[in-house]
Amino acid sequence: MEMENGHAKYRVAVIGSGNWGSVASRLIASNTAKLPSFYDEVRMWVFEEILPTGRKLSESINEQNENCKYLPGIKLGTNVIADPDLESAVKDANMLVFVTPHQFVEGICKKLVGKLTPGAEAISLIKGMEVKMEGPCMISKLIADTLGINCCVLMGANIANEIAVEEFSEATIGYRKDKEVANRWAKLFTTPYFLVSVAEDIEGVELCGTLKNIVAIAAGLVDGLDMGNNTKAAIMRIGLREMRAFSKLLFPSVRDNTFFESCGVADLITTCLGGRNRRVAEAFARNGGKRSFDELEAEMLRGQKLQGVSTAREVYEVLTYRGWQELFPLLSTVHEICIGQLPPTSIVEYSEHTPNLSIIGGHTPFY
Ligand SMILES: NC(=O)C1=CN([C@@H]2O[C@H](COP(=O)(O)OP(=O)(O)OC[C@H]3O[C@@H](n4cnc5c(N)ncnc54)[C@H](O)[C@@H]3O)[C@@H](O)[C@H]2O)C=CC1
Ligand SMILES: O=C(CO)COP(=O)(O)O
Repeated sequence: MEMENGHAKYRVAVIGSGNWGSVASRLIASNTAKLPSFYDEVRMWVFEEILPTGRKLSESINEQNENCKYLPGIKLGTNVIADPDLESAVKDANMLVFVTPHQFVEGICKKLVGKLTPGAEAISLIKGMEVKMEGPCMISKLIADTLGINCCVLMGANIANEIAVEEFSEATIGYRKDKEVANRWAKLFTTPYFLVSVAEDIEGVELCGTLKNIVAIAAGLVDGLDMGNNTKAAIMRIGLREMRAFSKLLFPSVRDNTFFESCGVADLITTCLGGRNRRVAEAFARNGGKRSFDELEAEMLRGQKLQGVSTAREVYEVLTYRGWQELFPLLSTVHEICIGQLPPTSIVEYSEHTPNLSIIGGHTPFY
C-alpha cells in the first residue's frame, strides 16, 4: 500500500473507455482531483482504434480531452489520461475499475495476470455474466478468480449520457464482506449528482444489472409492436419477478431488499424507458424480426455494444441445462425471439401460462 504522510494513498485505473467507461472516468477524476487520499491522475485503458480521420483514438482523447467516438462533446477532465497499453494503464494502480462490454472481460483479465500491484482492489461496472461448463459465472467472480483480487460491483439506474451532463442519478455498490472497501469505492464515486449506497449482497446487485437487460429487450419489443403502456408495465413487472426468482434460485442468499435499490427496480425502469437494449429491440420489432440484432446494433450504436442479447443467450443456456425454462417464460421467450425462433409478437403470447414461482424461496407466491 502506497503511503503519504502516514496515510494510505490510492491510484485509480479505469479499464474501458466506451460510453459508460468514459463517463465513469470523468466522474472518478472529478473526485480524485480533490480528495487527498487519491492520486489526481486517472489512467483510462483504451481499446485502440483508428478514427475515420486516421488518428488513433487514444491520441485524440489525450489531445482533445474528449472521447469523440463514445462520448462526443463532453470534456473528461485533464487528469484523465488515455493509455492504449493495458499493462501501462494499470501500473502502480491499486484501485481498478472494470467497465468494458462483458464479452471482452475474460481476455482482458488473462492479459493482466501477474501485472497488478499487490493488494489491488477491483470493482466491476459491467452488466453481464459468463456461462462456464460448471455453470453461470458472474463477472465480478471471473475478475476475482482470474486475478486473485477482491472485486465489488457498482450497478444502478445509470444511463451514461445522463450522468455525463450531471443529471441526478443513484447507484448501488454490492460487496461481500469488506464494508470498509465498499465505502472507499463509494467515496470515489459519490458526487452531488451521483448518490451511491452500499449493499452486502454482491450476487443480488450484480444479477439485477445483468438480467434487466433481457427485460429491456422485452420492453423494446412491446414498444416496437405499439402495444401501449399497460402492456409494457406488465412486461416489466413479470420481468422483475423473474429476475428475483432466477437470482434466488442461483444464489439463495440474495436479498429481497436489493430489488428496491437503484440496481433493482430503478435500473429496470430507466433501461426499459431509455436504454440502448430497448431502443434496438424496438427497431427489431418494427422490422418484424427481419433485420438481425447484430445488424441493428452496428447501424444504431456505431461501436457501442448491446449486452441484453448475449445475456439472454447465456441465461437460456442455464435455464435449459437446469430444466427451468417453464419457470421463466419471459427470459426464455426473449432469447427465442432474438435468435428468430419466435416472432416478436410472442413476447405477450407466452403469458397465457404464467408459471407458479411460489416454489422458489420464501412462503408468499411471487405473483
Ligand atoms: N452505456 C451506458 O449507459 C451504461 C453501460 N453499462 C455497462 O458498462 C459496460 C461497458 O459499457 P460501455 O462503456 O457503455 O461500452 P460501449 O457499449 O460503449 O462499448 C464500446 C466499448 O467496447 C470496446 N471494445 C470493442 N471491441 C473490443 C474488444 N475486442 N476488446 C475490448 N474492448 C472492446 C470499445 O473500445 C469501447 O470502449 C457494459 O457492461 C454496459 O452494460 C452500465 C451502465 C450504463
Ligand atoms: O445499464 C444501463 C442503464 O443503467 C444502460 O442500459 P443500455 O445498455 O440498455 O443502454
